[in-house]
Amino acid sequence: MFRVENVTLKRDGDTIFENLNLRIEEGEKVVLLGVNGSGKSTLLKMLNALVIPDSGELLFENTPLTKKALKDKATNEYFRRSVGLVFQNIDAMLFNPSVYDEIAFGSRQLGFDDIDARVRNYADVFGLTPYLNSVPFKLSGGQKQKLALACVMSLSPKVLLLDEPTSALDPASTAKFMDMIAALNITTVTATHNLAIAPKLGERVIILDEKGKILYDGTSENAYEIDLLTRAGLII
Ligand SMILES: Nc1ncnc2c1ncn2[C@@H]1O[C@H](COP(=O)(O)OP(=O)(O)OP(=O)(O)O)[C@@H](O)[C@H]1O
Repeated sequence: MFRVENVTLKRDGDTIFENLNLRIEEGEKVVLLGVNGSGKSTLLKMLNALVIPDSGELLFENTPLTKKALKDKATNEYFRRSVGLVFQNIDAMLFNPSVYDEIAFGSRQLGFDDIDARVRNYADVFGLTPYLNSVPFKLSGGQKQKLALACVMSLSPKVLLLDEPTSALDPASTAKFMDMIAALNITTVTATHNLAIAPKLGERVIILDEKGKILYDGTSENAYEIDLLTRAGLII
């Protein structure tokens, strides 16, 4: 589904990734771990084609995600419809006058014909029905996170890229969200620091070291060993 081939990415003169190689197959549930600054958010943004590599190749379903390819309307629309990213900084995602409009925004952009049903369904799933007429920026941190998830999930993407999706959720909402992810029959890549929930978010674990190199890529079974997590700087 995704192929990252020999990708090098620099930002402001700093090398974030050097010769990064990675494949993500359809249906995989991937957990992305790494200390602050290891490159998790940047990798998710790259998979969402918001950040384009300086060199190497990034492909989605065999289509190279280059600026040129994404200028093609059909390619861009197909990609945007297929891949959804929930940002770590939720406020950057919310700009509509009401919760209803916020959830409806993407569906309107993509020209879906069942917009109202999508909005009401996902508002219900995330407990946002009472707030449909509220202004998004007045919601609590956790409610904003639920709204961001509702916005992206209402587009029925093939791939969900999630950056710390439960950081503001209360324990019950976190548990409900994890069950939802587990039940979804789509590809997910979830970046988290939360080692308590990580094992439930995916069978495949990728751990980045502090320099953005892949320290571990394998099954969940062997990912949470103390020695490995210590080397990754995730525990002391
Ligand atoms: N817009 C940007 N311009 C320049 N450098 C950036 C930018 N965004 C991130 N970086 C740098 O890229 C590196 C990786 O950052 P990134 O946010 O991807 O890490 P992260 O693993 O998601 O961290 P955290 O766990 O704190 O969210 C850091 O060194 C950061 O300073």
